[in-house]
Amino acid sequence: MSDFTLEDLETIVAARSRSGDAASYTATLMRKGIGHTAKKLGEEAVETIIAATSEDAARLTSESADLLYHLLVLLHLKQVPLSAVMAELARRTAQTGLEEKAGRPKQAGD
Ligand SMILES: N=c1c2ncn([C@@H]3O[C@H](COP(=O)(O)OP(=O)(O)OP(=O)(O)O)[C@@H](O)[C@H]3O)c2ncn1[C@@H]1O[C@H](COP(=O)(O)O)[C@@H](O)[C@H]1O
Repeated sequence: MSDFTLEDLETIVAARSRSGDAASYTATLMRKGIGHTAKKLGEEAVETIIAATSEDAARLTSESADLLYHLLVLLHLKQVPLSAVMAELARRTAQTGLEEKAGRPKQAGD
């Protein structure tokens, strides 16, 4: 079992995004911006769904890793620290998922 954490990956993403290294995929996403990275995140989400519904556990593991990496890059681009997301998840542990949903502000389309 690895002790590598999402916080470790967030640190790598921050360093590689600053590197400007032509060989860095992270730096490429930074250059292409929020719209492109958000689209990639959506593609990885779809690939994760396909893996979950019609492929094996190894594919689901791989696609989930792609999904989490792209989410961290998008959060970095939007200057939202992973700690803010973790704090939100921690806040939600005080209630059930359905209670949390009932307390959300109404969104268009709800
Ligand atoms: N965890 C990841 C990671 N997961 C997925 N990917 C990349 O995400 C891409 C997703 O796959 P696709 O098939 O959609 O990619 P693609 O076809 O090359 O992309 P497009 O041309 O369609 O944009 C691949 O290029 C993967 O290599 C990642 N790239 C980087 N990391 C981490 O970030 C670190 C720094 O990477 P660089 O910034 O590349 O140095 C690495 O050491 C890793 O720790």
